[in-house]
Amino acid sequence: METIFSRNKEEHPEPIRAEVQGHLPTWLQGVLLRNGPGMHTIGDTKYNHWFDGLALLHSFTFKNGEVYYRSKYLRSDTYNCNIEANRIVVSEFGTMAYPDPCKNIFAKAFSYLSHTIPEFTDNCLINIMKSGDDYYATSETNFIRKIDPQTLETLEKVDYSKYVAVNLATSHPHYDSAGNILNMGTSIVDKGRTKYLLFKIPSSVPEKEKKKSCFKHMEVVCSIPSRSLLQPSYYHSFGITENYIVFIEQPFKLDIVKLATAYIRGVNWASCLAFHKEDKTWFHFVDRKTKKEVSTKFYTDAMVLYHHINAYEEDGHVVFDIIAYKDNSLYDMFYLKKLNKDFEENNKLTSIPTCKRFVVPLQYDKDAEVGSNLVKLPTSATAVKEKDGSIYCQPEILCEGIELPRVNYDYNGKKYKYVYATEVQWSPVPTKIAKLNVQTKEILHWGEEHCWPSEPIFVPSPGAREEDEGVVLTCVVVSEPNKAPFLLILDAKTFKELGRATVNVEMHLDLHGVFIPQNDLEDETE
Ligand SMILES: CC1=C(/C=C/C(C)=C/C=C/C(C)=C/C=C/C=C(C)/C=C/C=C(C)/C=C/C2=C(C)CCCC2(C)C)C(C)(C)CCC1
Ligand SMILES: [Fe+2]
Repeated sequence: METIFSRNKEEHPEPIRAEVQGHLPTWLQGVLLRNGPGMHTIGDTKYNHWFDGLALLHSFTFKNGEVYYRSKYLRSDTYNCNIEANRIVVSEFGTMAYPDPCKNIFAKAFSYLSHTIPEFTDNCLINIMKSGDDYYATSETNFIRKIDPQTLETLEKVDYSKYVAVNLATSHPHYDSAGNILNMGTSIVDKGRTKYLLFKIPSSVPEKEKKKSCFKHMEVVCSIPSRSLLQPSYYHSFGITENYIVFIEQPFKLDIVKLATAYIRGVNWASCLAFHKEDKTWFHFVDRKTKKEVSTKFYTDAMVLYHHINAYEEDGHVVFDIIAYKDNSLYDMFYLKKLNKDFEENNKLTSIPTCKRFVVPLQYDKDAEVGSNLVKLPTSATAVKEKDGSIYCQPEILCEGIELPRVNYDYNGKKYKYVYATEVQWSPVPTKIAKLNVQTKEILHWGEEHCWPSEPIFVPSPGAREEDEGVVLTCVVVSEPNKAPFLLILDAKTFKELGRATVNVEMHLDLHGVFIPQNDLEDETE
């Protein structure tokens, strides 16, 4: 049986006026733009994994008290090739396609090591990135696709690897105060080395080079060598503070030899990713000014993480919050064969997402005794000096059962209080959204029966003085047949409903998105 996850969704490219109930703040003007998989069956072929589905963009436009919905499939080369062939012809992470008439996939699988044919999928289904006045749909390959945030039209394809030597890049970049993008990517066996690169995409180009794109000015800020040439870690995001980049090298690793032979062995790329529970998780801190890595070795036990929440510095420590797991059951849970009609009972995580705070003393007393805890902040997180000079860190648990975290981005890299996230227990069903105060551990919730809310996005009100002054937006898919989905608008402070905008369409479950204030859209049309 087709479930909410696997049913193909129709696109609605023309704006549909939503039915608004309640009172939306008059200042809330702009577009909420989100991305996620919308099509999992093409002709007689089916993707194996939910994260493989073709990218479906959707948006809610707030204009003078009214709300308009639209959705449109990203017209990636992957989409076009698949639709034309009426079957899946381009491989995704969880689905290997045979053969690929768009490109000889044999050549692909073998030559990515030498960067000659990096033609991987451009089905950018995970997130939306802002670059200057432009917006891009992103995934984790070297390709991103420019989109029009108002019409959802697909524009040009950008290949990161033309500008910096990366094979993979995260879909969770950071932005500095000038709007420049900071992102990380992995460079696999390039000139005999495998490394993690931090790269910068400037938000604008010098006046005399106006015709050139920002990507031509992309630069590598620094690199962190991978502990292993043929087994780099997988990572989905990273953290930044005012002075440091926080990168976690987890024992959830890609096996390059297995990847290179996956096609001939008839397996998907995901099977080349493995969790090594006997290994350690290494923390890396790179000074943003000197571009040098802090030389002390900091580590914790084996874990799997996808999302960093936030990070900041306090009294010589770096504090960072993440959502971590004890194993890699999250990826496995989203195989479509497991998302069948009984999935709520039969498809369980074996490790619950846990919000953990690590407190790492970058400036500590070098004469401290072996075995002593070097953390000087009031927290139960510890960092213990070992005989060999390395430091073993253990976290403070902030809460359990939240994922898809977001913060007020004005507080990114700074000491902060609030995380907004979806609540999940052991199954792939988001039952509620939550606002967690990381300082007091108090939680506010919003939930309604049969409602599956998406990643909540915080939008500050104009001139906001407090961290939680604004609204929280979440798309709510209703699991009961014949009930329409809606966009929910909550007061961020109280977590009480301000209003909802209902649209009578079948909405897809999505992953991530952005809110674009009206002013930024106007800049664009100028
Ligand atoms: C280029 C290249 C390649 C390829 C790659 C690819 C193709 C990738 C893709 C990737 C991807 C594509 C990824 C994705 C990811 C995602 C994620 C990581 C997500 C997460 C999520 C979550 C966390 C969830 C949540 C939720 C929901 C959504 C609902 C329900 C509830 C919950 C909350 C659970 C290879 C390696 C071969 C080699 C080298 C080069
Ligand atoms: Fe993500």
